[in-house]
Amino acid sequence: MKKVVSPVQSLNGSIKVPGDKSISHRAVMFGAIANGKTTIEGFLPGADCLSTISCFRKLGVQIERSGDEVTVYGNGWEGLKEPDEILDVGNSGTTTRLMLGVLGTRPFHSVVIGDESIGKRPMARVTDPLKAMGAKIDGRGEGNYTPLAVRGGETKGITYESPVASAQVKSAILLAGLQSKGLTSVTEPFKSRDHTERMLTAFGVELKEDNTTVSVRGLQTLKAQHVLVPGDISSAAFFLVAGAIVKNSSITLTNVGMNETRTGIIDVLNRMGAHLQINNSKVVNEEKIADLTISTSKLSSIEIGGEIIPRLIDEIPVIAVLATQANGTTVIKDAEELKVKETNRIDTVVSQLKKLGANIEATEDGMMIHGPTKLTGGKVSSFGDHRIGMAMAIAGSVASEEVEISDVEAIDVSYPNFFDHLSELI
Ligand SMILES: O=C(O)C1=C[C@@H](OP(=O)(O)O)[C@@H](O)[C@H](O)C1
Ligand SMILES: C=C(OP(=O)(O)O)C(=O)O
Repeated sequence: MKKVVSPVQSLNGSIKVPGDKSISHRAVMFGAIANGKTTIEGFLPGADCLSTISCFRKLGVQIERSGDEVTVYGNGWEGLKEPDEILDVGNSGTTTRLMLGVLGTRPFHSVVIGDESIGKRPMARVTDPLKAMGAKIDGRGEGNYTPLAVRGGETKGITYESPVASAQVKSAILLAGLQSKGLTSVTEPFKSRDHTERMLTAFGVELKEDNTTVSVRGLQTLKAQHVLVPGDISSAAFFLVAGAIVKNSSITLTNVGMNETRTGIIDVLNRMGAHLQINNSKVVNEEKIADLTISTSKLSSIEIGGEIIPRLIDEIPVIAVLATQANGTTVIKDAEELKVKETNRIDTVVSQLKKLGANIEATEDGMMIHGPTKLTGGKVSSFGDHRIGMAMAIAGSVASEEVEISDVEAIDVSYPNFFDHLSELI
């Protein structure tokens, strides 16, 4: 499907961004392995989280959904049954990796597949440590790519030093650790998002955190909970950038998750000189939330690298759009992980923004953007990557002419009503 985005005169109004994708996945999965009835409010009905629901239904868990309200009837770890069907994760890396952590300890056979993009994403980062714990996993490239066949079983704890700062790796190992004998601990180079740690604690699990190491003792059970999902800061990011770069604009985003492991985009906006206000801060369900108001800003370039990268990894496509409107050269480095997302996001961001006249170049571990540039119209593609599609739409709103974006249906993965929200602000 194609969509044409026309240049806009201003963007004004208030939006309640959809539920957090990371938290929605975890609420379903943890509810599925917990004992009792877990209720989820503010669930993200995006394609990725629906894949998680569908996989856990195939694993024998009763899950009911009505819009953004979900009820999961968990029967503990033993409630998971050998699936009759293949578990299809669609486009979702989070579903794949976290579910592998669960399947790795279950004494049955299952097969995990996904779409073409998932088939190219590295899974050895979780299958290797899970195999070291005792799970049997095979797949293309010695268990690196889907389709993956899993036979879980008796696993033992592991002390694992992850080469990447990845919440998916950390979460998969911790989930397997919960069902293994002994202690499991994961250390990562920088702290990645900690929703798993927070939500497991809320579900009654005891875990220990020390800097970038998290440890759990095995054979723990989870107690069903009520989960209130905050708005996704990664979705809010598109409108935060839009509000800062479109002239005569002021946008309020309500109920945005402000977990510090996710707020790299806020730090970037502040450092670049954006007019950003944070109001009504509170804590709900172990997670911080706030309302954000952003208005048209004069921006300066910055360097982005190191520990902040995992705190804004999914926002880099739209940060690149932001940087095209900032004065000077913005350097994004230490972001090799972008190469193994839904697309190689260094390539797709650079090639598509170049089509709109951006002065941008790829580097080994990121990109450099020279601004400010008046973006032009043109034809671009999402390449099936939701975040590329939305970043292009925001670029289109400050371009001098129409931008035609192909493959926009990919946006349903994380933000099904994205274009409705954009229209509401015009
Ligand atoms: O755990 C999660 O919910 C996620 C972790 C990140 O991936 P990595 O763990 O691969 O860094 C992020 O890019 C993804 O969108 C969601
Ligand atoms: C990388 C992403 O998600 P996942 O890894 O779950 O596919 C994303 O949402 O940008």
